[in-house]
Amino acid sequence: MIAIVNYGVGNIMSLKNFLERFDNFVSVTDAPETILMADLVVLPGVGHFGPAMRQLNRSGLAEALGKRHDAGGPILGICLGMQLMFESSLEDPDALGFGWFSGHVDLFSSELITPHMGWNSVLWDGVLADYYFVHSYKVSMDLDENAEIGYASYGEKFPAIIRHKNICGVQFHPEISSNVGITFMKNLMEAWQL
Ligand SMILES: NC(=O)CC[C@H](N)C(=O)O
Repeated sequence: MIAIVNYGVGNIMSLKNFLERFDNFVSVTDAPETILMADLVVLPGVGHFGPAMRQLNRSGLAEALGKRHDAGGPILGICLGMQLMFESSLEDPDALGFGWFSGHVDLFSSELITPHMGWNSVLWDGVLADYYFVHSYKVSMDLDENAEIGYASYGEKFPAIIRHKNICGVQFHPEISSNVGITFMKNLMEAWQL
């Protein structure tokens, strides 16, 4: 069973349709017990850091996600979901993220317009492929992170995929990245033996 965390953000129905390619039972849930027992938990994107973290904390979902992380349960964060895996974000400096990866979420420093919206290339699993992005903030990591990182470039290089054991964050939207998104998700499920 795949659980999509329902925390008041996200393009949840399109994500559910996408994930149903990989598992017959995809639950959109705000139940902490479901977060703990799912085979895979997905933190969806499309939202803002502060309100998302406040809702996760209010609902008890942040605590359940922390327990799942500590127990090594697979978690995929998409766009905002990836950003929440870090310590904080300029989008709401008063909010604390999960801190599962060392680093912060910042604005792009280049003069390019934001949001960064459209197809962009990422080298991952030895393959250079185009994924679809829609975001104005990007993660800045402490490079001592012993994680696998795939970078994209938009005026500057930034982490587009980060994976360490059973925690993976993607800045793009696999659910709207056509066949490349499907292949990415298929490979991740295989790597996690789901
Ligand atoms: N699509 C999203 O989840 C956007 C996340 C965040 N608000 C950003 O602009 O980077």
